[in-house]
Amino acid sequence: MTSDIPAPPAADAVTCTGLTYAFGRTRAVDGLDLTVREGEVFGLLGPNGAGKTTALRCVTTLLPVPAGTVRVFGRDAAGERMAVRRLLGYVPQQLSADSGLTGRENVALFARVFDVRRRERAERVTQALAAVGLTDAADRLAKTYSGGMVRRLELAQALVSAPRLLILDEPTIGLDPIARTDVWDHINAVRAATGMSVLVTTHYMEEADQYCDRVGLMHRGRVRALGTPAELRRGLAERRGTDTLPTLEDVFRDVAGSGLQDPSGGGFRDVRSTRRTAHRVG
Ligand SMILES: Nc1ncnc2c1ncn2[C@@H]1O[C@H](COP(=O)(O)OP(=O)(O)OP(=O)(O)O)[C@@H](O)[C@H]1O
Repeated sequence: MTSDIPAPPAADAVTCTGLTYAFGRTRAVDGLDLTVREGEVFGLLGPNGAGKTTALRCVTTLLPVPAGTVRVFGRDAAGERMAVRRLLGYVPQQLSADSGLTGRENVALFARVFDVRRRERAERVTQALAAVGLTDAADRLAKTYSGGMVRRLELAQALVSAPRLLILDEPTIGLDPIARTDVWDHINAVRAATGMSVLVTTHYMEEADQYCDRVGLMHRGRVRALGTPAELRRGLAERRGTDTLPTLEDVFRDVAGSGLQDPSGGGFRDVRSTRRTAHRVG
């Protein structure tokens, strides 16, 4: 017998509605509306201080949701924190690998923390290391790794729990172009194999253009423009009445206007982030 009752719509990977988060009098996130569709790579772009990291932390449940709602595959980040945590892997900006442990030991630690079943752990750790191209270096101390290898190790740590959603905060900042491409190639290989959704922040506009299905341009706590990179670039060309396709960086400047020169807002590649990363991988 067939049923006429339609299947319930599949939940989006992330839905933020009116998300607001303040540090004292600073509204880091100010009424953020955002949807990450299942299976897509969504890039949250913006200058330093736009509120990207704070928004990501609310989605990961590391920060509470004081106002608005955040859902991950339909689960409420405020009311179902553990259920949300089980669905995602998170690579923060700060160093999350221990330089005194081997690559394998680092990933095994995350497997324990994320409750990967004991009998599956060894194999899952091996698979996660293979997925990021670290099989040969797995038993070396992480302090012997290059910056790109450390980033891939952190990726393996986040992947070991087989997340449906991978959240990356500036995954390639401070890396050379080859190491950056390498990180993205590994992310995309895992996506192709698993259908995992990805929410990423980056300052690199050309990287967002190349790797993100859709981007949200965030400025002062809110998404100010949203679409595929091509849509946003074509939209600006039409507004300017020109045939020359502008870059995503041009679109951002158009959206954010003079705010980008605001000393409290910083620039696209503010040295602060680069320094933070240099310290992280040093
Ligand atoms: N722990 C904190 N205490 C006080 N203010 C904070 C804290 N964390 C962030 N802020 C402020 O909140 C605002 C948003 O910061 P956030 O780190 O979310 O921005 P971002 O877009 O991720 O910037 P970046 O690109 O530099 O990482 C900034 O004004 C920042 O100074």
